[in-house]
Amino acid sequence: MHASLPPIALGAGPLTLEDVAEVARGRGVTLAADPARIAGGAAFLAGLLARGHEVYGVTTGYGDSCTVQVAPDLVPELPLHLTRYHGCGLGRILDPAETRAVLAARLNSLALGFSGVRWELLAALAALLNRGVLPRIPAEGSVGASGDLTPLSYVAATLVGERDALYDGRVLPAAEALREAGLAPITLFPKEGLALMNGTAAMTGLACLATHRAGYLERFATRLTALAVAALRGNRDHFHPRFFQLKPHPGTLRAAVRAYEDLGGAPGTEDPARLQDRYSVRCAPHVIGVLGDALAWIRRDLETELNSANDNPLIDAEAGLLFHGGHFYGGHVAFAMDGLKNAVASLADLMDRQLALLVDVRYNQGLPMNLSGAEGRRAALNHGLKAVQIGASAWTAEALKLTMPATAFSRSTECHNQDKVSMGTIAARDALRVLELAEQVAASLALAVVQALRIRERQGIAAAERLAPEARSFLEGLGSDLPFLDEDRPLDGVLSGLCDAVREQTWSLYP
Ligand SMILES: N[C@@H](Cc1ccc(O)cc1)C(=O)O
Repeated sequence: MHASLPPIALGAGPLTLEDVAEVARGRGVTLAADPARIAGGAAFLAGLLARGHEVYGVTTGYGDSCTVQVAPDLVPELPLHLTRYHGCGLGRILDPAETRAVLAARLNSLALGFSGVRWELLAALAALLNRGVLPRIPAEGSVGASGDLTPLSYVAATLVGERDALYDGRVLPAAEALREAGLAPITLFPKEGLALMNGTAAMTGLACLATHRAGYLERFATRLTALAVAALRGNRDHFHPRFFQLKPHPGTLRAAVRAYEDLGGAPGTEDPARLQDRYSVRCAPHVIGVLGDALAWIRRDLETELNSANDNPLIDAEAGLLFHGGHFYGGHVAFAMDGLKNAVASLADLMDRQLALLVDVRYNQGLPMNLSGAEGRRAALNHGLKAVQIGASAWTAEALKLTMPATAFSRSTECHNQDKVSMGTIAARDALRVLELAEQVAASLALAVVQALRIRERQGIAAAERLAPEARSFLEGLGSDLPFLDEDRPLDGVLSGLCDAVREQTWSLYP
């Protein structure tokens, strides 16, 4: 479906997180950079070389080996050495969406025209996306500060027809995948291996996807909070907009207003069981709001990174300048992802606590044990959501365990040339894993609130009537595929279906 939508233009103006998410989902790209400007950059670099200028990584060895001169007749061979000796990545292979996000991030940066690469290289990268030839990129092996050298070497390898690529659902030697897709391998020009690899595209691509997912989870958790309040006979007034104007963090205020409006159903149905609810209910906007507000600065920093020249060396052909420096340093992405994973894990914890209230007869205000719908003699046999709640505790613990900041683990490497590094790629991978776990907790809570509200209906308590029409129709949509849980049954399929629905952002929430 996404492949049939108009392509996203790269190189014309700033790309957004949403653009990257769209490309990740299969949307094509078109190169909207100025061809003359790109050609001018490549020509400027070629001119420097022709005049015998020393350019790092072009006439010298790489990294700490920048003091080693490469003889002019060997210079053309240098890029392939770079791509090949970095072919040492390990770990899981990035999935197709992640790979597409990485490609989009690298292409967008190179299309700015400060890396001195040819149009042909940009076109070859765009063709990988548009024809669906996806490098098989191992997730591990980047310190995130010399660019994502090792992961991105797999992008370069596919372009030159080496290593493996995914094409048409099959893993093929890259040369074969290119051929089947009607593409030819390219020969890298002197700076082009470095330009492809010496940047933050792996962490940035992954971070864009994580942030896009987190934005949806923020809204999903808000809606589930409103449903949990209805099910637990909680207080709508905890979320009163006037009250939140007194402490107006924008993300908190937004979450509170949303939950308040969701609970604006039929008048007279409000029936709070306690004067004040427990913190996982009463302070839900305060927890969700931390993520909501973090998303604003995370977006700012990620989009700046995404639309930056994060390579070394860089050129400004129009001004006739060559710069050597450290723009491959992914510190902003690292800090953003360390922050995101903390805020998302805290959200998982919030949802886990709400679930704990719902299943426990000491706190659920008259709902049955473990929300089992079995009645009479059969109630003794059935255990409802007991195991689901245990699972949610495990997923929450695992998410919380992953919040250790990757940023704090900088270590000197590569003969102390890279003696301070960001670890941003690790942080971005952590963030994605924390999101996966948090989505599992959200799926469990979703199942629980649907079950609880159905039981309330059977009890003759007008809990769902407390919901405003939009929240009510969300509840109906959510429940349409969920069984009523009276007799015990395996729920893994139901939960993974819910996780997929969350990841696909199935419901439109607070447009
Ligand atoms: N990122 C390094 C380049 C580098 C490339 C390859 C390496 O193996 C190591 C370092 C720089 O620009 O200084």
